[in-house]
Amino acid sequence: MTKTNWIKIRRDLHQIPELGFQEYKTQQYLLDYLNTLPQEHMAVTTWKTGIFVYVKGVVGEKTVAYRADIDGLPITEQTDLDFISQHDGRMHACGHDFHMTIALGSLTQIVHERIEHNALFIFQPAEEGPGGALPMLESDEMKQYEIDYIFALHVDPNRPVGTVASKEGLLFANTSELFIDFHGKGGHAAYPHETKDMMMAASTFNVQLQQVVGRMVNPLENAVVTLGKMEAGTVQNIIPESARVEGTIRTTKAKTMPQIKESIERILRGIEERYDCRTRVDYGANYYMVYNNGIYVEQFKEAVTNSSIQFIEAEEAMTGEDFGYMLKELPGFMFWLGVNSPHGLHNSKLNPKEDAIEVGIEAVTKMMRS
Ligand SMILES: CC(=O)N[C@@H](CCC[C@H](N)C(=O)O)C(=O)O
Repeated sequence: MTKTNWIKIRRDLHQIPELGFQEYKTQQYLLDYLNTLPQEHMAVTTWKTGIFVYVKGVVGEKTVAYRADIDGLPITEQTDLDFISQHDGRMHACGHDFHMTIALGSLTQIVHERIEHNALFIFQPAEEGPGGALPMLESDEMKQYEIDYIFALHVDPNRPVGTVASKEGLLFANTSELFIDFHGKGGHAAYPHETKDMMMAASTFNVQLQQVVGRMVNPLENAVVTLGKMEAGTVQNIIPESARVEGTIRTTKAKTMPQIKESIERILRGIEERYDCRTRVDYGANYYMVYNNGIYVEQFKEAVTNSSIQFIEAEEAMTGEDFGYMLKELPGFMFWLGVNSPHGLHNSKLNPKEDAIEVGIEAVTKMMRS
């Protein structure tokens, strides 16, 4: 297959981003492509909107798994690409269109070439939320495979094309989503003293929240708390009776997470007292950290040595990935693939360099063969 075909596939997938567990068109597109491959040594199983593709190896003593996530984000794309997202308010702004294309590319090569090991390609839904890795891992469909090691990649807009980066140990943080509702007495804008103003309650919470990391977490333990959405009110002259904030918590140590949650709840108790209101907190999806096994990082480094791919030692990042759950159960690792975009992950203008697709296919296939 030529380079142009992979770019076409990536562009097709880029146009149909879907949210977690709603990846119906994406799954069908992947299944249609898989149907074009020789089926002789291949077994395809679906799980919800995900897919397992098993390719029998020539020797078949080991099974090596590669996981690609398939969901998009609730973002309105703001690029001027002629293959811009066709789904309103949805975008592949985290590179999962690349992840899927690279998986198809490596899978195609392996189906034709036949390698020593059995290969399992996992197309996983809902990485951005609510989390597909854990239920997939616990599924009967996944349990039928005896996986020796597993790996995955993530595009990195900050690194040049031709590079891959990883490290032993912690690569990505523990994460927890954060959703808080505030309810109190609303009323006329001209009579604030007769209301409790949930806009003020939510704003005060946001300001106090920023002290959690600065003053309640051990400075030697890294953490981030970010609110990415705040909603309150209807018109300019009504004091709202409800408000909602949505955010995320990130920690490099698992034990810091419950400490932060406790601090948040303490702040909320203070807000309830101060604004005579009720609050309700929901931690949504929680992801376990991505912790790489050094043996496989080393094996990957060796696999790409003497090729045009440059291996770079990575630093820890506060991004999250539910692939962490797979690495908690199975040995393996994750790596960054340089895609060189001036706009970063989760940005409406993200535009990764498509040359990186070939690099990704080569890197994944080399690791599959090693
Ligand atoms: C690589 C990446 O960007 N991953 C996401 C994972 C989302 C986790 C969850 N929905 C949360 O927001 O806590 C990230 O935002 O790091």
